[in-house]
Amino acid sequence: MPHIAFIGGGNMARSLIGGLIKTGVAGSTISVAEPRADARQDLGREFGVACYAESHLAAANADVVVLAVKPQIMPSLQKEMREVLARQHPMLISIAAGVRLDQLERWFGALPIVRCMPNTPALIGAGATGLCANARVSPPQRAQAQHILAAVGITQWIAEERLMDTVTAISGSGPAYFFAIVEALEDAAVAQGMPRATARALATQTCLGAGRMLTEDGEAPGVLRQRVTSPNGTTQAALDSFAGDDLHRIVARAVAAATRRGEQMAADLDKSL
Ligand SMILES: NC(=O)C1=CN([C@@H]2O[C@H](COP(=O)(O)OP(=O)(O)OC[C@H]3O[C@@H](n4cnc5c(N)ncnc54)[C@H](OP(=O)(O)O)[C@@H]3O)[C@@H](O)[C@H]2O)C=CC1
Ligand SMILES: O=C(O)[C@@H]1CCC=N1
Repeated sequence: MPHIAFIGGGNMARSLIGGLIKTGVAGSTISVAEPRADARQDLGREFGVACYAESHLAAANADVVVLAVKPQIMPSLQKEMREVLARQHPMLISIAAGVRLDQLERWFGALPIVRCMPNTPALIGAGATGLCANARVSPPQRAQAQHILAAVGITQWIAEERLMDTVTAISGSGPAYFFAIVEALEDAAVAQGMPRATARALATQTCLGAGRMLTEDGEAPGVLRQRVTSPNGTTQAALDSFAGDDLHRIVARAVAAATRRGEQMAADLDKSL
């Protein structure tokens, strides 16, 4: 069993650890570095993992080190981690938005590194992760990285690293877009006089139903959309309204903004050093 160390025990680390434990990985093969004592206690109690206040202690025996801290924290880890990483030579897996493979190599050394982008539905095993590896990652290590992320959902390898910022803009941030649409549907129904609880139940279940049809039916979204759309019916009226407001352009602009923000976060890290 490979030993996996998580640096940062926040939301995303917790969901990955939970997913791994559910797939049968023993808690004794996982260690976590987390500054907050209450979070360390919770993680230890819930998953039986060893928790440390210092990153180098968590990584001491690790074959795989998952960097699960905020992007802005990442460079500050190098001082504490460099020595243990040089000794252990683990595979690094970074889940930080924006942070590029060349930056990770600069901070942490010439290691096998996988940059990936999961999303919060990982918490319920319904995540979507894009992964991208540097040339030092061997085929067994690629499989190992994929296995870790597949514990919480689907995985897709991304050949061109620049597209990792697109992954972030589509699936990393994407859950928030669907939550925003449900909020908007709810508000629209309330504005027409529907009780909020009813509106939320209807909008939420519709989101779930549409998502399940997308994943289980195997049809393209356009085909599923057409099946709802009776000629000259209610759906057509709503879709015409969306088209009038140029929904595709609105979505493309939002995705471009998120992509640019990922690139900018990495550029800011370059400047801060
Ligand atoms: N949230 C999301 O939807 C997604 C997030 N990501 C990426 O995942 C990463 C983590 O995000 P998320 O889990 O949401 O963030 P959290 O803030 O929940 O988790 C980060 C954790 O790291 C801890 N931490 C801070 N400094 C250190 C340190 N020096 N050593 C060890 N741990 C430290 C923080 O402690 P403290 O709170 O005390 O500072 C916190 O518990 C980010 O890089 C983000 O870009 C990727 C995909 C989706
Ligand atoms: O908003 C963010 O920056 C992070 C990355 C993807 C989801 N949340």
